[in-house]
Amino acid sequence: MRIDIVTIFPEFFSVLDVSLLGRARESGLIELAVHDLRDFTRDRHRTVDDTPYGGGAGMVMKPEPWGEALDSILDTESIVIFPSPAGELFTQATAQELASEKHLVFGCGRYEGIDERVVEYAATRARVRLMSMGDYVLNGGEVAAMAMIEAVGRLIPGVIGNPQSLVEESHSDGLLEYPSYTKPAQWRGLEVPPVLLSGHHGAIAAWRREQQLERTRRIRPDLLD
Ligand SMILES: CC(C)N1CCN(Cc2ccc(Cn3ccc4ccc(-c5n[nH]c(N)c5C#N)cc43)cc2)CC1
Repeated sequence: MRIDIVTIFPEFFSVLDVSLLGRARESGLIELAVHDLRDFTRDRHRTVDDTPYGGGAGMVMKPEPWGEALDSILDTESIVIFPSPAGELFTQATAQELASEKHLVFGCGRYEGIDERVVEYAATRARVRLMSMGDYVLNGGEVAAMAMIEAVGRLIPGVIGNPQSLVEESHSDGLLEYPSYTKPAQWRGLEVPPVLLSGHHGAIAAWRREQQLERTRRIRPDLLD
């Protein structure tokens, strides 16, 4: 998979050089490039924003640099993802979908957002999706893009050492995950549930499933609708 990111804060993504995704890049499983939107400006101040037509607070990102940047990146197999408060909710199912794509392009806006014509233009060149992390307000798209890249990247075969850990994780079966424990068996007066020490795999599996259901009912009943 190839991932391209367009942002005015390219240094934000330097963390992607380390950890799992860093190793996935070294092994060639993921090819990633970060592009500074200001490199696609034509004025000496490298301007990327201007006041909104129709008035209103804040600034809007100008379309010209975005058009130049996208023209240098897009191909027929690209899907462009614009993080946006107005986007569809990004979920584990979305991550699963995107993990099978060949080329993801993340357009990270700032200020009050990107001129809408950029989304319209991108849609003439590639598939486009606006994605939201949830009903709260961020200052830009970079945090959202980072979260999506991690959620998608870890699903690519070979990126996670033990693929079995992808099978049982939260939301993969629509439920929250069961609680986990490790040594020591007693810690500060707190015990590990005895069933987990029983070696009875059937009872352990049943207990874990019940824990998932109980947690989901209690914390995220919406997942059971
Ligand atoms: C009336 C008029 C002046 N108001 C103009 C601001 N509107 C909302 C507004 C508020 C802040 C931002 C800052 N921002 C810039 C790019 C950008 C990308 C993603 C997100 C983002 N926020 N929350 C998420 N889950 C996100 C995701 N994914 C936020 C972004 C962009 C847009 C509300 C209306």
